[in-house]
Amino acid sequence: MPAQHPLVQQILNFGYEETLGEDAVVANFQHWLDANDTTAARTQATEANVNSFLESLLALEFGGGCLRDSEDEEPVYIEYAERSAVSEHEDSEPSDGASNSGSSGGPSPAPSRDTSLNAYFPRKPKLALGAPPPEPPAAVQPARPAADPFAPSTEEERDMADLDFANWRVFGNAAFRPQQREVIQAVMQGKDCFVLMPTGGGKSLCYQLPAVVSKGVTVVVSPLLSLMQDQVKALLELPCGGVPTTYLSSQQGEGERRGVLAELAAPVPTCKLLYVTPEQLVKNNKLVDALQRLRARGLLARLVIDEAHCVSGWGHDFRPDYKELGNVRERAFPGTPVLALTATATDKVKADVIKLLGMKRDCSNFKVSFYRANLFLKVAKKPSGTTEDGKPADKEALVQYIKRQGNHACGIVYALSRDDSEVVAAYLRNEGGLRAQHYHAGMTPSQRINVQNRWRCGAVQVVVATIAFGMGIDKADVRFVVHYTVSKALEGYYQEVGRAGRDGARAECVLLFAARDCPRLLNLIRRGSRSKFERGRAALQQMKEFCDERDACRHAALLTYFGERFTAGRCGTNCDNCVRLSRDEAAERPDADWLDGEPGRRDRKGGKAGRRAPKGPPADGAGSFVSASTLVQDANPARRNRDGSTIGRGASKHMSFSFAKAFTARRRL
Ligand SMILES: Nc1ncnc2c1ncn2[C@@H]1O[C@H](COP(=O)(O)OP(=O)(O)OP(=O)(O)O)[C@@H](O)[C@H]1O
Repeated sequence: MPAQHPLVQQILNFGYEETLGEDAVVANFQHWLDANDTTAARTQATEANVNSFLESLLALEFGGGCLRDSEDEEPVYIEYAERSAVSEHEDSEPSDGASNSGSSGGPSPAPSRDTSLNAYFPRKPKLALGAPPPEPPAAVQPARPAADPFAPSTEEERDMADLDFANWRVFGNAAFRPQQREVIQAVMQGKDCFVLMPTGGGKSLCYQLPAVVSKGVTVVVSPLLSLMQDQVKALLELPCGGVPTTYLSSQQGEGERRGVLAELAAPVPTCKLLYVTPEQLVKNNKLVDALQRLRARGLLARLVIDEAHCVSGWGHDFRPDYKELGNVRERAFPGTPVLALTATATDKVKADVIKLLGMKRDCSNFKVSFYRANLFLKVAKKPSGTTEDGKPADKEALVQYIKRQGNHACGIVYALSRDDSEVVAAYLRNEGGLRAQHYHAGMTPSQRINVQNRWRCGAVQVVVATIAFGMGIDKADVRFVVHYTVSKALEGYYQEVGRAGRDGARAECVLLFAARDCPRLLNLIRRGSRSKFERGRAALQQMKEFCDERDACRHAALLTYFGERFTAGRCGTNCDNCVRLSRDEAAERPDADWLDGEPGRRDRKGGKAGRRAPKGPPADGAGSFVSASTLVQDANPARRNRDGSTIGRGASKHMSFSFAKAFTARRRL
C-alpha cells in the first residue's frame, strides 16, 4: 500500500497532506518510482530519496515559478537624508600631542586610555526637549578627589569607575548588562576578543564605549549600510552631545568619501568610530592606506567585526568579502587588536572565524546566555478556512490578537513573501482598523525609511514584513512578534523573536504553524544548489520539530540548539509548553480543585499559592492565544527541584526532552 510507504509518510508529514492531498502524493510517488526505474519495495526513505521525491513534488506544485521573495535575503540598503556623516564637533579635538609621535610600523601597541574623557565632550550635553537632566545613579558617580577616603585607590578601581561613568554619562545606561563590563575590560587591555551575545544583548556598547575612552579611531566592519547609518545616527544624536562618528560606503558621493579620508588624515582625527562595509576594507586601497598611516601614528585603536559569523562558510550568512578581512588585517594592520561579535555561531563557526581573522589562539572568549527570560514563546496552530461570517480565519485571529495587545503595543508580523506582507497588512488596516504597514525589499529605499520611521515613533503600530526587516531594527519596546508563517530555520526564528522586548520588559512571540506552509518554504530553499537545498530542508525539518514539540520547554530547546545547557530545565511560565505542563501537573493533583493558585506557583510543600490560573481556551487551539500578561511569571529557581522540575507530585512526569535530545544527536552527526 503506497500510502503506507515510509517515503510517502514523510512527505505527507511535511505538509503535502494539506497542500496536494494524499491521493496526489501517492499518484506522484508512482510517477517518481517509474522515473527512477524502481519499485516501492526496493525504495527506502533515505535522505537522498526524500530530497529527490520532494523536488519532483515541488516541480509539480510550483513548476518553474517562484515566490517573489528571494531578494528579501539580500541586504537592504537605506539612505538617510542627505547629510554629511562627518562629525560637526570641530571644537572637540583632543590636544593629545603625544599621539602624534611616529611609530615604527610594527605591531600596534595596546590602545591607551584617553585620560580626558571630557576632551571629546566639551560641549554642554544636548537634552531631549522637556526632559529633566538625568541624575547620575549612585553607583556611577565620577571618581572623587584624591583626598576623599572613598576615592578609587588603584588604577584598576579608577578604570572601573571611568567605565561606569562613561556608560552613564555618554550612553545614558545606569548599569552594564551581563558580560558587557568584562568584554569592555578585555578590549581595553588590547586583547583579541570573540563575543557571542544574543540579539539585543548589547553588543554595540562592547566596542562603542571602549572607542569613546580609547585614544584613536575604532574601525567597525558592519554588513549593511542601513545598519551602519542607524548606528552612526544614534551615536551622533546621543543626548550627551553625540559621539563623533562617521562611515564610508560605496553609496556615498565622491566628495563625502574624500571628506572621510581627509578626517582620517588629520593629525588627530576627531572621529572616534569609523563604520565601513567589508567591501570597502577589502577593495578600497585609499582607505587601507589611510588606516595604515593612522596605525603608524598609533591612532588605530582596534578593528571590530560585527556580525562576525559572516566570515565563515559554515555560518548561515557567509559573505566572501568578510572572509578576506583576515588577509587584509595581516597584510595591512598586523597586531591591531580585533573584536569579533555575533549573535549566532556554533562552535565550528566560532573556530573558523577565529582562524580566518587571524585572531590570537588564546583570544578572550565571551558567551552570554541566549536565554531571553522576558520573552514568552508560543507556537499556535494557524487557523484555516473562514470564520462564521466568511472572513479568513487566520487573518481574523491575527486582528483579534493585535487588538488584545492594546492600541499602543507595537509589534512585528513576519510573513513569508512580499505578496503576503502586503495582503496581511492591508487586511489588518482595512478589516481590523489597525495602524499596519507592510515592509519588504521590493519597496524603494524612501518607502522603507518612511515605514521604519513611522513605526519607530508609534504612528504605525504593526509592521508586516518579510525577513528584510531584520538586522539593525533596534526598537526597544516591541511588545509582540508574530510569525504568520513558520521561519525557514531556528537561527532565523531566534533572531526574529529577538527583536521583541529589547528593553527587557515582557514581550510575546507567537508562531502560527501550519504544515501547509512548508511546501512553499521548500520551494524557496530549492532555488540554491543541491547541497544548499539539503541543508535547508534539514533546517526546516528542525524548525518543524520545534513547532510540533509539546513536551519540552521551548527556551530549553532553542538553547540546546545553540549549544547551551539550560540548567533550569524549564522556563517556568515563559513558554506555552511549560505553562501547559504546569497546568496539567496542577490538574493531576488531588487537591487541585480547592487550592487557589496559578500555574507553576507552589509553596514549599508542593501546594499551590496565589490566585487560580485563568481558565480559557486551550493554549494551542486554533486562534486561541494565551496572553502572557494574564499569566503570572514564576521562574524562581527556589521553587524548583535541583533538576529543574517543579516541586510537587507528578512534576517530573512531563520532563520529556525528546526534542532537546534529538537536537543534540543531530548536532553530533
Ligand atoms: N547596559 C545597558 N543598559 C541599558 N540598555 C542597554 C545597555 N546595553 C545596551 N543597551 C540597549 O539595548 C539595546 C540593544 O543593544 P544592541 O543594539 O547593542 O544589541 P545587539 O546585541 O547589537 O543586538 P543585535 O544583534 O540585534 O544587533 C539598545 O537599545 C541599547 O541601547
